[in-house]
Order: sequence, then structure tokens, then C-alpha cells
Amino acid sequence: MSTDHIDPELRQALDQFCALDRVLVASDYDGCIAPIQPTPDQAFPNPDSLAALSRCAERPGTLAALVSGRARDNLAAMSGAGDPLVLVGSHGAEFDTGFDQPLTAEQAALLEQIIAEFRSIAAQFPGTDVEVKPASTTLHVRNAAPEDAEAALELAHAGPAGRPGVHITAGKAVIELAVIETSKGLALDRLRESFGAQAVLYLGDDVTDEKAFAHLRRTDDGGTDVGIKVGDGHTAAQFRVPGTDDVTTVLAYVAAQRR
Ligand SMILES: O=P(O)(O)OC[C@H]1O[C@H](O[C@H]2O[C@H](CO)[C@@H](O)[C@H](O)[C@H]2O)[C@H](O)[C@@H](O)[C@@H]1O
Repeated sequence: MSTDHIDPELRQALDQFCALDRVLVASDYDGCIAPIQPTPDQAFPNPDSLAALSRCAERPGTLAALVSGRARDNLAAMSGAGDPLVLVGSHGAEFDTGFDQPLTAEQAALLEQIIAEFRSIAAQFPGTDVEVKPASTTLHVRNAAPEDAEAALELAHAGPAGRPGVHITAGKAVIELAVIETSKGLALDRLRESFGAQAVLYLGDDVTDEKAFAHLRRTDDGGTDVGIKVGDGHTAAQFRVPGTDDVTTVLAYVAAQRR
């Protein structure tokens, strides 16, 4: 999608957004800035998208952020991004200051337990793998045979996912269990308020991004948020683009308009 091919309604919304004094430009990482890959450690950013988001961050009155389900350290390492981009990890719960609350002893014990249960499930199904994060764990099934993937997810739902205190996030070829509540929507609220943004632009491709889209709104000081779903699937976002190349186009357009 060249800049000329941005859908006219989306372009109009972006033009209105870009004309505001203070804005927040935020994107999900996997499936938006980085194309989906067989394993998490292969998902490097599209350099053009990352460069465009970084240019946004350098524009006056513009805060730019990556808001990811990954652990923040891992997001920083894989993306190579840092100042002036803001990095938020753990589905919106992990800022540069860490988590708002440290895990309680009970939560830490619960996390150990569900990690062990995920590892025991992964040991039974070739091609499945377990990712460990500070407050959650992810069972990856992308590289398993379809029947193994289904069986592994069923076991996860029937076992660790049902434990009291566990929060489930569905995702692309994963099930993720957290011992704290997370929300990319609350993360956007926090960034919006701290920066005094009149409007927020958010791009996301996965189920976890729906919490972000649900927090987008028309604001009192004249701004209208812009939500863009990347790819297929149900969404609350007003706009949709087909894939990660379109993320580059949108971010490059915003960076150019904000100059
Ligand atoms: O919020 P995001 O930045 O989109 O992170 C969501 C999850 O992304 C990663 O998993 C996904 O991407 C992998 C690499 O492309 C892919 O192999 C996997 O199937 C996808 O679900 C990451 O590993 C998770 O921790 C994130 O929660």
C-alpha cells in the first residue's frame, strides 16, 4: 500500500489526527512492526516500520510507543528500540519503571506452578514450546502438528488455565496465562494522560489488542482516536489494513504529516 493507496476514510482520519498539537502514536509489536514468524526469537522488526515509528517520536508534540505482550526486556532486545520510543511490555503492565506492584508470594508460586504445568504439556507434544515472562507464561503451538496443537491447548484450558488467580489471554497459536490482570487499554490511558495527548493512534493485530481498541474514543479537547486492525479477525477498531507492510505506510504517512 503506497501512501496514495491509503483508504480515503482512513487518510481523512489520519489527517485530522496529525493536525492536533499533542498525539500518541502507538503500535503493537508482533504482527504489526514485526511480521509473524515460526518462533518469537525470529521476529525482528520491519526496519522501515521501526524507522517510521521512531521518526514519529522525533516530531514535536508526538509521543510514540511500542505496546507488546512480550516481556519488556525481550521487546527491547528483539526490536532494538529505545529512547525516544516508549516501550511497554507484558500486555501493557510493564513500563520502564517495572510493574506497578511486585508479584505477591502467592502469585510468584502460582506462576511457577503454571510454568511447570505448561512444560509438562509441551513435553508431550513435539513442536510446542513454553515462553516464560515476569508475570505470565505462554504455550506456543505454532510449530506443532494441528492435532497436537489442539490437544496441547485443550490440556492447558482444562488444567492451569482454570486455576484461581490465573488470567487467560488467547493469541495467535498461543495460550497465555498471567498471574496479574493486564490491559493494553489501561497502558494507552496512562500514556495518553501523562503526555496530555489529544488523541491516540493505535495499530494492533491480535486478540490482546482489542483491549486497546476498546479504550479509543472521541476526546473532550477535539481529538478523535484512530484504531487500525492489521489483518483478519473480529475487531472493535474503526479501520483495517491487510498486513505489516501497510503498518509501514501508515506510520510513514503520520511521520511525514507531523513534520
Ligand atoms: O502484543 P504483541 O507484541 O503482538 O505480542 C503478542 C505475542 O507475540 C509473540 O508471539 C506471537 O509472535 C511470534 C513471533 O512471530 C509467533 O511465533 C507466535 O505464534 C505469536 O503468538 C510473543 O512470543 C508472545 O510472548 C506475545 O504475547
